[in-house]
Amino acid sequence: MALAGVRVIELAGLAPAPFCGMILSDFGARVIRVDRTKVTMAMDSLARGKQSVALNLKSPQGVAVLKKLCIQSDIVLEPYRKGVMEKLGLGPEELLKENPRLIYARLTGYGQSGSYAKTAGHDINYLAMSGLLSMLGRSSEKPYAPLNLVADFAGGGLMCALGIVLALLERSKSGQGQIIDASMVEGAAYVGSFMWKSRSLGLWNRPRGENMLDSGAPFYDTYQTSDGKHMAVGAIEPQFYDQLIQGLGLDAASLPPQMSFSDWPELRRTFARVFAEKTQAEWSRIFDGTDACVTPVLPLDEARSHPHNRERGSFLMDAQDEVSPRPAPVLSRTPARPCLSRDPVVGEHTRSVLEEYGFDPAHIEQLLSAGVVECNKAKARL
Ligand SMILES: C[C@H](CCC[C@H](C)C(=O)SCCNC(=O)CCNC(=O)[C@H](O)C(C)(C)COP(=O)(O)OP(=O)(O)OC[C@H]1O[C@@H](n2cnc3c(N)ncnc32)[C@H](O)[C@@H]1OP(=O)(O)O)[C@H]1CC[C@H]2[C@@H]3[C@H](O)C[C@@H]4C[C@H](O)CC[C@]4(C)[C@H]3C[C@H](O)[C@]12C
Repeated sequence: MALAGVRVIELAGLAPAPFCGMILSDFGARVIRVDRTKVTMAMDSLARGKQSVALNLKSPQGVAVLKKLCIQSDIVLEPYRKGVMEKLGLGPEELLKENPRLIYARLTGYGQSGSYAKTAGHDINYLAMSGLLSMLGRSSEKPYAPLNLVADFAGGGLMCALGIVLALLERSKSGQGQIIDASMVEGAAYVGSFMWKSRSLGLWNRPRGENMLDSGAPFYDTYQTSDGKHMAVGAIEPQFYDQLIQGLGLDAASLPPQMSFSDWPELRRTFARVFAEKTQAEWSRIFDGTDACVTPVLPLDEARSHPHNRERGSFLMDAQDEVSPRPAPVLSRTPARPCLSRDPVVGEHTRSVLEEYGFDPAHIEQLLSAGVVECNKAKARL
């Protein structure tokens, strides 16, 4: 796999850093998640392929253990508020001094500088600060955050993984590590580059929800079907729009022109009325195999079982019978081989990892009895 041999220390976080760690793990990196001690339940649902070490960083010995793990690794991924790692004596300066090849990835909301750097926040705040949230939502409604996809995952975890891979590539030439300042505000804004750079084309001149790609256009929207489900319509180009009209059984000559903004409300009413006449399955049969750019809006389970996704094996099932997307993209020679066994229990690999990183058995026993580290076993499933 592409990242085979790369060792990652991931400090346990909420959502973006776990996703970043899972991407690295899916593509072959060895990811050790450092959890707190005395945790009753793991919060990380993105733990595929990771190992867990439970370590109390509120003790100087715990800090020393983490330092030893970090300086023998390729990557440290930390998701804390600015200054937390420095306060522990584990800032990038200290660690890079001991391991100049280390890639030190800092995944935060607001980045390592600026007046918001130490402020708490979540996806919706970062999305708001990126400018993008102001563009998301239906006409005459308030801005609407699309789950926590854009800042946490696209602009956060994924962008940080890109930074790490770029730093690894650069290190293969220079032999040097570096610090990655991954701000979710900036990552989200960067994901939104098209919105910024296409403003001159007039694509976003109208109020929110009234533009071509923000559900303003009747040919780029969803419609309810007679069974209460929905179809997604993305028929932008004229040749595809013609196929949409044909599939809907409408007479093009009696409709207003596709790009007549003032006629969009009327056209939307017409499409809505027609879509409401048939079930989702009926519309799918009509549009399947055409270029009308009309697809069913699938719930997660149906997405998994849709013939196209089944044919490609787009989803996988793990040993816990949990279904999730397979890693993307698919590399022809060195594809990801995601781990299918169960997720780690917090502290499950403490002993084996410490042994591997050069701690002798007596030292491990001492750390255990002092409560600095914790070893836990998976409970048998009844
Ligand atoms: C799924 C839910 C998560 C939703 C994601 C949400 C929408 C997001 O947007 S995530 C993005 C959040 N932002 C960032 O990550 C930006 C960078 N980070 C930060 O800004 C901050 O870390 C922070 C704001 C996110 C949190 O601030 P906080 O003050 O808490 O922490 P920090 O200042 O960073 O400092 C960390 C301190 O911790 C110390 N530390 C660290 N490691 C250790 C260690 N090993 N040992 C000892 N101490 C340690 C460190 O030293 C710092 O200490 P100091 O402060 O003294 O310096 C989920 C959200 C809630 C979840 C549910 C909930 O938890 C209850 C259940 C729990 C159960 O286990 C599982 C089920 C739950 C229902 C759970 C379910 C989900 O996971 C949630 C709903």
